[in-house]
Amino acid sequence: MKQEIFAPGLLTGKSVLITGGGTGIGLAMAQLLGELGAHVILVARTAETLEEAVTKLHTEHISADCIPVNIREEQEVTELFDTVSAKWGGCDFLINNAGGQFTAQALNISANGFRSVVDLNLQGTWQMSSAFARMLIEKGRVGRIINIVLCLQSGVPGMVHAGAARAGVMNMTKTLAYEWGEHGILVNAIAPGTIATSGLKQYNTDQIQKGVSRLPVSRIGRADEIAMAAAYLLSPAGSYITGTTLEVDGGEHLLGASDQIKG
Ligand SMILES: CCC/C=C/C(=O)SCCNC(=O)CCNC(=O)[C@H](O)C(C)(C)COP(=O)([O-])OP(=O)([O-])OC[C@H]1O[C@@H](n2cnc3c(N)ncnc32)[C@H](O)[C@@H]1OP(=O)([O-])[O-]
Ligand SMILES: NC(=O)C1=CN([C@@H]2O[C@H](COP(=O)(O)OP(=O)(O)OC[C@H]3O[C@@H](n4cnc5c(N)ncnc54)[C@H](OP(=O)(O)O)[C@@H]3O)[C@@H](O)[C@H]2O)C=CC1
Repeated sequence: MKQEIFAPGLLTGKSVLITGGGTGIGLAMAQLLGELGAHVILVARTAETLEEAVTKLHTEHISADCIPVNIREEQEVTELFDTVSAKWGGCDFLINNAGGQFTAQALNISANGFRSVVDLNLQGTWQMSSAFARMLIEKGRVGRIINIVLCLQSGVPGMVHAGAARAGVMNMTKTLAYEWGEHGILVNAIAPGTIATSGLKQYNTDQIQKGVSRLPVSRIGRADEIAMAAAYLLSPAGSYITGTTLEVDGGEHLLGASDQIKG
């Protein structure tokens, strides 16, 4: 039997735009927030995946739509918010979940390789956040942003580009929380540990298992565990929280760099 953690209808009347919403953690968030009554708008590059996700959500009686967008393209991001404004009058919440990287030792990463990861994880998150905040302020509406980052306290061997980009997002989370507080916009981040999604397929399974066995909570995380953290931050329970990064990682942030994946 499915366990009910949050009050039914908790997010009724709210709408949430989720980047990378057609797969993995993004889809799990869409599912939970949608079940709680929110209208979910899924954004990613691959239209087919998005449409499949929306169809699945509709069968679960969740109000869902999708718009294909590459968050690395500023013009596409501007047009996205024009569409969201025109079709739905705006939205209340933004979850910057789209992101990722390839693993490689730092010496094997070219300038363009580094740039592509920073472009996705940092520049893309900035472009989405900026356009969302401008939309809210123009409409005189309040809202909340959640940035999905990465567990990086001890450095991220094999992912120097992603570690640097996500550290940038974590600092940006604090600055934007500070600057946009006066507009009623709360900005927080969630740092997932190792979470079982199809996104993990590109990583070495033995290394993942080894890393997971060293965790204080020695198992891999589930996408719905990240979704529950997001629901908490977007619910009335999160009304006085801004500028923080919530680690949902089984204690991974307590480990040293030598315990992590090396690429
Ligand atoms: C425990 C794990 C925790 C985290 C889990 C997750 O995040 S799960 C989520 C997982 N989900 C995701 O990660 C999904 C999102 N990820 C992505 O969309 C892509 O991985 C991307 C944005 C990083 C690159 O996209 P793009 O289309 O811009 O890429 P492009 O092909 O145009 O290449 C650009 C440059 O990168 C270079 N290069 C590429 N591979 C390697 C390599 N292995 N080695 C060295 N270099 C490499 C390539 O050579 C080129 O440089 P060059 O030759 O011109 O100097
Ligand atoms: N799984 C894990 O262990 C961890 C994951 N994370 C982060 O959580 C987030 C979700 O990861 P997860 O669900 O596991 O993996 P996925 O690979 O399923 O998620 C990545 C999503 O981002 C979308 N995306 C990628 N590039 C772009 C782009 N340029 N514009 C718009 N959308 C884009 C992808 O869709 P499409 O390709 O169609 O554009 C995809 O839906 C990522 O940011 C990831 O780095 C962080 C720590 C650990």
